[in-house]
Amino acid sequence: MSMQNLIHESSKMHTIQSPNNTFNSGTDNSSNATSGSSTSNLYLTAKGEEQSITDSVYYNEFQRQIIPEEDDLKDDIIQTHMPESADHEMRRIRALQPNLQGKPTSGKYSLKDFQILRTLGTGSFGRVHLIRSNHNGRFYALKILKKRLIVKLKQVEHTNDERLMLSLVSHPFIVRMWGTFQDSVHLYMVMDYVEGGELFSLLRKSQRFPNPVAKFYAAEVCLSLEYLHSKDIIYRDLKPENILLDKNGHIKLTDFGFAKYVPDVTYTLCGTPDYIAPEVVSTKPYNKSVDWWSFGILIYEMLAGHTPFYDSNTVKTYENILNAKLKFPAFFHPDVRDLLSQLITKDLSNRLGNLQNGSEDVKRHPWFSEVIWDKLLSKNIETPYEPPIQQGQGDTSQFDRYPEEDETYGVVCEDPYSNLFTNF
Ligand SMILES: Nc1ncnc2c1ncn2[C@@H]1O[C@H](COP(=O)(O)OP(=O)(O)OP(=O)(O)O)[C@@H](O)[C@H]1O
Repeated sequence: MSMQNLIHESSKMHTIQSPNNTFNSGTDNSSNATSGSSTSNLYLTAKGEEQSITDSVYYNEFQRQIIPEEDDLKDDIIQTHMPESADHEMRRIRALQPNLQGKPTSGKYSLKDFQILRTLGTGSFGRVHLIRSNHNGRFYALKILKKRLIVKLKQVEHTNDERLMLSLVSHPFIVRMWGTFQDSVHLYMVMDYVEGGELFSLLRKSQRFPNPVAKFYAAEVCLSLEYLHSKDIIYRDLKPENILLDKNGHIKLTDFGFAKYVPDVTYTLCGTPDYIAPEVVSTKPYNKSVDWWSFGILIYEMLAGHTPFYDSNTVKTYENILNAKLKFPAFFHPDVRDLLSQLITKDLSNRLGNLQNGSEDVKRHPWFSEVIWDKLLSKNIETPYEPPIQQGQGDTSQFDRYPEEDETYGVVCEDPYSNLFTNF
């Protein structure tokens, strides 16, 4: 069976790091996605080139496993000791970077402000719903997380970081968070509704993207990484599942669950196995350069339809990341081979993006030669694919269907975790 088939036939998997640092995987068939519907033709007209991609390829959704790093807290102290609080973290960040001002996010909204509509996506700690504002009638996305699960899976600090990082960023290619709130059981994050669905779905429907199409998405991702790194934020979970498409087909990076303010180095293992850099696998100290490795894997996957080190066995994937030689399909252009060899390299002193000129080296690489970066940043360039949606209508046609949960939101009861998420 080809790797393509393996990817297409895999069922949905959720993996989280167990408390003793081993890698568990489980299969959850409850969230089976519906078959993909036909994709419109895909064009990149910026250079006058026109490319169409395979239409009407039916697929089973495959969600890769994620490996969250554990918070530095032991179970027995979690009830009594707060992790480094977001407040403290915010003060530390402001002291280091006075220009970085987080937007206040708490207390602005409550459940009464919205109608909760269908589920758009599910994650390890909850789900994301389409919602409609009772005030302006507009649609938003509401990420709802279960406090109990966050604590159980030792993700308290990450969750506070996610809120903090999203409150600090403002960029055309990054999802905007409007505010957060909480009740006794759940945390809520109000975000822009990004209507065009996941790049992941488009890629699986298309099998792979033509060179100019992959280049367009890669270039927008490159600008988002450049921005985050300029704020000393590492993203750490780059993959097509976390790249959404807006109504015009521009990207929006979402899911800041592993994003972290790291001015120097950090150590902990997290991410999605296929995308994790070797220095993370081998638990060495690492920095922003891990995002450039993942960036290389993303470009590879967009062009090939699969990642370079994939194996159904996660341990084997890690072995491949550490030891396997990077091989390219025959149809890869020499320029992209050259770029990927410089991104997907274990040698940190040679990894593009991690050198003296930072992201400039990536942007100046010949594979990106036709990209006019300023125009791209101002979205003054035609996108290769416009999602077929009715704008502003709460159209969810680009999202898979998920079984709705019988969960009650807004419950008032005793909250054993009230001291852990004070900034929500
Ligand atoms: N702003 C948004 N607009 C539209 N859909 C969204 C938005 N944010 C998230 N989604 C959908 O919900 C899915 C899950 O969101 P997200 O990845 O943030 O959750 P998560 O709990 O962190 O997931 P995971 O555990 O897989 O990391 C996304 O893949 C996407 O399909």
